[in-house]
Amino acid sequence: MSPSNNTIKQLLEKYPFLVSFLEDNNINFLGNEDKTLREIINLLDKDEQEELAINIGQLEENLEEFIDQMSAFLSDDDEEVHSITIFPGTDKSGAPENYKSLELKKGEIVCIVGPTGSGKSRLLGDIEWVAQCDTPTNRRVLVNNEQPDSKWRFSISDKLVAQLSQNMNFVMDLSVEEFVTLHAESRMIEDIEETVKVIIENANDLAGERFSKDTPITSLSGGQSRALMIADTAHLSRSPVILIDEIENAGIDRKRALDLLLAEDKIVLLATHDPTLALLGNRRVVIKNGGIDKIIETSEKEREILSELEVLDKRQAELRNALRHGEKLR
Ligand SMILES: Nc1ncnc2c1ncn2[C@@H]1O[C@H](COP(=O)(O)OP(=O)(O)OP(=O)(O)O)[C@@H](O)[C@H]1O
Repeated sequence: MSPSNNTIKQLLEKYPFLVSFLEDNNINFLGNEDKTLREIINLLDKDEQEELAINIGQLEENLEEFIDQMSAFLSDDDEEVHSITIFPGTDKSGAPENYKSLELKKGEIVCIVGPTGSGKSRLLGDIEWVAQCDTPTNRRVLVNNEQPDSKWRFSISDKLVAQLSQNMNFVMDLSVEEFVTLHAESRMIEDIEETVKVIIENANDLAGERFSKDTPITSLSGGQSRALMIADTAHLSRSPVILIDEIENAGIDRKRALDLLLAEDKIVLLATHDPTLALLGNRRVVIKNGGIDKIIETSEKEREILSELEVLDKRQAELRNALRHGEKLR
């Protein structure tokens, strides 16, 4: 019996050391090493063997096949998420929600608006948990129009949603370059050096004041940290959905930050009450009493208002910059 993809997935998730072990011993995932899996396992230390022993019985002896399946699992070609669809549940009073379905597509920004406590985080939580009528809202979420794979719930490495929160604090004693490299390595991407360079460049484009690759991450300002995390998320996160809490004006170029995420074909969900951001998307979801109350398409009139707001925003940014640089305003 050959190991099913599921067995391999479970093994990889449960025993990440197996991945590093194969790598450390130069056993290429695509290679054709002539060792059986059992021979490889015999090279592991006793504790690791014991841990793995329970599952060995389920595995095929042939390493090549194991490696092939592992590499298929690790390549995310077949993992691509094109859409997330949310089906209605109930609001806080138990009444049915007032929409048919909400489909979010790759490369799209959707804003979420609603008063405090109305249920914005709950909606995002439902997406993150890929709710199957088993959350307080009774909503159901499909991925690519299908019943989602349970890996979205249980996998540590494949999360459906990556969150960029308002507060960013680093506690590690690393330089910017070391930090991003560490993250890139953990993602097992190919061109680590180039990717790290691009991330640091992109982060500098977003942040007002430049920082270098040697800057310790603990000395980055709030805006610089956020810029670094946005660039890092755009390039390294495998999560197809990016969720952003209001991007405040802490010295970062908000429009460029969104463009960067959209260029990487993410679905961006943005909780904001800032009209310049809320009108950027084609749609906005209005939450009331725990339910989706309305899904509003951005109208032509609103787009005109957005253009006016962008002019004001630009003017405000110029004035802010002038103040920052100690100039007098005219
Ligand atoms: N449809 C629902 N049915 C039952 N409970 C709900 C529903 N929607 C939200 N809730 C509950 O209401 C509470 C407030 O919701 P939530 O935290 O999502 O609000 P919010 O809009 O994110 O608030 P804030 O803007 O303050 O962060 C939570 O305990 C949440 O679980």
